[in-house]
Amino acid sequence: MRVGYGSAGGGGLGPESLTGEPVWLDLFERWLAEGVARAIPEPNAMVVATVDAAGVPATRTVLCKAVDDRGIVFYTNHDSDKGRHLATQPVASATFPWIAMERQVHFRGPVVQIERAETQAYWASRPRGSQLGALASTQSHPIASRADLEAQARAVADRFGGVDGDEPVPLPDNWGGYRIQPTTVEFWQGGADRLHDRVRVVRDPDTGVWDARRLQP
Ligand SMILES: Cc1cc2nc3c(=O)[nH]c(=O)nc-3n(C[C@H](O)[C@H](O)[C@H](O)COP(=O)(O)O)c2cc1C
Ligand SMILES: Cc1ncc(COP(=O)(O)O)c(C=O)c1O
Repeated sequence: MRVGYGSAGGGGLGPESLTGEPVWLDLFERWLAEGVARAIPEPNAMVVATVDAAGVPATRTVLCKAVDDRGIVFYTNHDSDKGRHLATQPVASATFPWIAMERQVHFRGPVVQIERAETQAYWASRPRGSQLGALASTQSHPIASRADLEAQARAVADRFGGVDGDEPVPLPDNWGGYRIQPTTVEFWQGGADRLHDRVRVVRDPDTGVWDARRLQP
């Protein structure tokens, strides 16, 4: 398995590619929009790393559901492994592995829970099946069998008038959004002979000013 890069029509990535405020936002939104336009699978999927109380990292894929100058948002169960990690170590790294575009973007920074009203608005936009699924699953906790999980799902659906009912499914207390507030964002574009373009932007914690540097590949 050996694939060369630099032929995807990207190119031209350098510190000067980053414009606007905060400097990472415009380019990130442009690359994400390109992923959507090219119909790559799940362009908003990102691999999020958290660390447990002992400092051991864990990764998993989640969907990025909002991006703005404050950072990137995903939704999950607060009692999941990642939720428990974030309760004690509120930091994360997230990678968008846009391999079909020969690109990736990394974010690193502190993590906060988003406003409850924002979670509520997102919850209301989710399909009923996803709402019921969230209620039915005590995420990251063991269960004896698939049959038990399906029984839990049926019991939850019955509580709210059935899968196809119209009784509203309430937002569970243990489900909500997290925002990664980036202090470092790195853009990577594949190049020929492994001479890729990398630009890392770092936010000065005192001044809030972003500094963009080219890194060796
Ligand atoms: C493409 C994809 C998207 C996913 N999106 C989410 C998501 O947005 N939120 C979520 O809680 N889990 C999502 N998952 C499931 C997670 O990867 C993970 O299995 C789950 O959140 C439990 O992780 P944890 O035990 O590390 O907390 C997704 C999985 C895949 C493969
Ligand atoms: C367990 C879980 N929660 C939340 C999500 C986010 O998806 P949705 O678009 O339903 O909010 C996913 C997506 O795969 C998921 O698997």
